[in-house]
Amino acid sequence: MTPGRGLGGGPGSSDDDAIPVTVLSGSLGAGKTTLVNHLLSNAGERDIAVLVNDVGAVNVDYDLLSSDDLPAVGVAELSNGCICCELRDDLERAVVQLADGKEFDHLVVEPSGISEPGPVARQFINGPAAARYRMDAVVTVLDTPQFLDAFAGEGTPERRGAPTDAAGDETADEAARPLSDLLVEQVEDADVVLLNKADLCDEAALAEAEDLVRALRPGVETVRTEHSAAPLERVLDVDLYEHRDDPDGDTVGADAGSDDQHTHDDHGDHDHDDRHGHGEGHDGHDHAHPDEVYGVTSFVYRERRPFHPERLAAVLRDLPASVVRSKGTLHVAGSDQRLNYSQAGPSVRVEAVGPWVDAMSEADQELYRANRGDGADWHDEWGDRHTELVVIGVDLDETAVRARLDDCLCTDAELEDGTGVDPAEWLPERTDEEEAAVVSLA
Ligand SMILES: Nc1nc2c(ncn2[C@@H]2O[C@H](COP(=O)(O)OP(=O)(O)OP(=O)(O)O)[C@@H](O)[C@H]2O)c(=O)[nH]1
Repeated sequence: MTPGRGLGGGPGSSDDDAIPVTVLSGSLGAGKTTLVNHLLSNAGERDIAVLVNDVGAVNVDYDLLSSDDLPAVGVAELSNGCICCELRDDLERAVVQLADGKEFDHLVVEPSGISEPGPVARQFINGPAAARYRMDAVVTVLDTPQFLDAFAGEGTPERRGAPTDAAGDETADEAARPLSDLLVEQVEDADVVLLNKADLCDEAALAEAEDLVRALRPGVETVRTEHSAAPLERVLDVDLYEHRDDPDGDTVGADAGSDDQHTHDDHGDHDHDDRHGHGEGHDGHDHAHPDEVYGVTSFVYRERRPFHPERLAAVLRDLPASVVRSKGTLHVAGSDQRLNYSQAGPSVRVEAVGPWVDAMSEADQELYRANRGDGADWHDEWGDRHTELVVIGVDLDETAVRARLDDCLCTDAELEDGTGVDPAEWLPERTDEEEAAVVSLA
């Protein structure tokens, strides 16, 4: 059993000054960053610090969260790895540094969508971070329609596991596991589950999703949300992590509670290898990382040349199913707007978030630079205009996806003569400075 705060004698902090930690969880594109934005925008008296960990080499979530409009007291980023595995030491360092550097009263950790939340949470129970922090809750954000697609009609959702051969043994391709296994895991490890994207579900679907969630995690708190807009008191300072009932009915620390269910070892670490059939436990650091286990890969697409609006819209509406998630910044011909792009499964959103600096008047550019410093990445021809996309998928054909995006770039002739297309036909225009404009492409 892993002792947590208040369980007597454990390494977890018992200091009332310990900073509560909310570990978020949820599939790629479920709405975690939307939740962090919501928490920051409605923080009131709370001073919230955020730690973000993204899948790709570029931390899009960090960029979104570092916006000057959001009152995060501190934002730290860890990219291109998994904070439950290879970036574990980095996480410890980052959270201790955060605690040293700033005054804040709550830490929200947003691991990547392919992280298992249990091992991340346990780093605040064991290890150096435990002296400064205490786990408040694991909050899992569900893309409810996706969750229903994966499990509706099943009694209790189950892990499907690695492919097996005729004899029922795991095949050589044991590393490949369906992402639905991770969904099960993320619900099982949750203290609070947000049934997000409720706007895309009817009442019966939401009720079914609640039943499925409770089958996986009896007694878990559930909250139906649209755009992750949960009441803050249901998510922060809930102190649910340590008062989870274990399957035998004893009220004990969450780690102890889930030991029985999840084959945790004596150190409270989540032995996700055993579950995945990969041998070594988590503490050994030599387990398979979630990206390997679930066959998830990613790449970053960078370009200065603008996209042709119509060709790009056609490609984004028809991405191959292997692209699970893509997001980032788009530079589209004919628009002076910096466009945030976000695709999760079948849904594609483009949001205008304000003009490129390059599109501003000289005077505004100077003012902008005086306030925010010189843009480090200024291009002679394109200024700050650029495309930077993270593309995440399973069995992803990077070359093919890159080629499709390349085909959308404007030709020299189109740059010279214009595209002949009114971008307003599909691009959002931001008219009100306060409000971002959004279009859904699919
Ligand atoms: N229709 C609908 N869209 C939503 C809702 N919540 C979030 N979205 C959209 O879903 C997309 C993904 O949301 P994010 O908050 O970036 O998801 P995430 O979980 O942080 O994604 P990763 O960090 O990549 O795993 C964005 O385009 C959101 O605007 C919702 O309740 N309804």
